[in-house]
Amino acid sequence: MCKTPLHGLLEALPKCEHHLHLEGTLSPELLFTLAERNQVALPADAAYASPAALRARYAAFTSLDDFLGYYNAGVVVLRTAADFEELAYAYLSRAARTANVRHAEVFFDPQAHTARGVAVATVVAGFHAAARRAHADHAVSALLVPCLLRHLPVDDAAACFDAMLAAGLFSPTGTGTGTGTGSPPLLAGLGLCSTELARPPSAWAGIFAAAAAQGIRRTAHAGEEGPAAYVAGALDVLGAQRIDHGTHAADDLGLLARLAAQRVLVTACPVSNVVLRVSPSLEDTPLRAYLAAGVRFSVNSDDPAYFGDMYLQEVFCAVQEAFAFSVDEWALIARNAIEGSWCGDERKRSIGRELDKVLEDWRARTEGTVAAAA
Ligand code: HPA
Ligand SMILES: [Zn+2]
Repeated sequence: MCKTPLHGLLEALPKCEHHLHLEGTLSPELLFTLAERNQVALPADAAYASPAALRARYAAFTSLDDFLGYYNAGVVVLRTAADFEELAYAYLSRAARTANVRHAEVFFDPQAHTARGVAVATVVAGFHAAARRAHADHAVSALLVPCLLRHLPVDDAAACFDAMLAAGLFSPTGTGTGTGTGSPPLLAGLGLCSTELARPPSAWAGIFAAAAAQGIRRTAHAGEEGPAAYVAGALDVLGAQRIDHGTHAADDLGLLARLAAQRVLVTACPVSNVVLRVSPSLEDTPLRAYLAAGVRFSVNSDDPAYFGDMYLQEVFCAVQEAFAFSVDEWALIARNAIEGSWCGDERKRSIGRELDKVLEDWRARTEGTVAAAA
């Protein structure tokens, strides 16, 4: 629990999370459990001596690539649909219970699994089972988005995209509310992630153009370690409708004006940026610059099991301790997150009504407190 006066409001806000990697919710404890269950050998490295040793190593990441080395080493313990279901249900139920997450759009790395003989359909089946249960138990909706991997050859990404398309795994735009009730187990869009420096977006332009031609929504990690020019490239050559991270976009005021004018949602991950040394401190992440420029953004946790178990509620509290946003600023952030979601309009309206109610109750309660004190 944070010490800010708005803590109660921050807990109650209905939230939409758009930047959360399913594989980034694998705790050291579950990693060891699944390694044993699935007979997977862990690296012969002192960091893997125990879950506690691994946790200690995670507390000392020096860069995105340093983190990705551990993240990619952890992925290999995930083998069965039941593994993905366990991971996804644990995340969705925790997000709903502890942060009032009402809608989650979850990334996964298909190439990291197919390279080991685990089919995309296995991940999709596990996720869909988890989404159905989480919706029944916690009324949270969930969508799944595959991210192509920049550290692998572009041909590998193209083959992966073609295979997902041929298998009919992508939802036509605008369908699938993510409620898990009767909605088909389909993918809600296409993303791009992994190492960024020296990998400008242009190499993936052909794949993203093919996705656009199929009416598939597009998003891309850009401007995390890479420069503002990579964010512009993601818009120009990938036709990205969202920008994941976007941190270095703030180095270019013209680009911020463009993001605002085009109403592009930036899925900010401020705690991740500090842990991976993209930003020296939370105060240095560009959330105030986005607000000043009118850039719409959501606040997200990215890979919480690798970043000190900072799930969405903890991230909101840390952001508030750093920025002391007003009620009106949080209302705007929460509303932009709802409007920028890829669930259907009906679902957005429903979460929007919950937001109205939470704000109304909060204002009535705090005005009452002020009146009583006067
Ligand atoms: O923050 C990230 N950036 C790039 N790739 C990733 N894959 C998981 N998390 C990340
Ligand atoms: Zn990410």
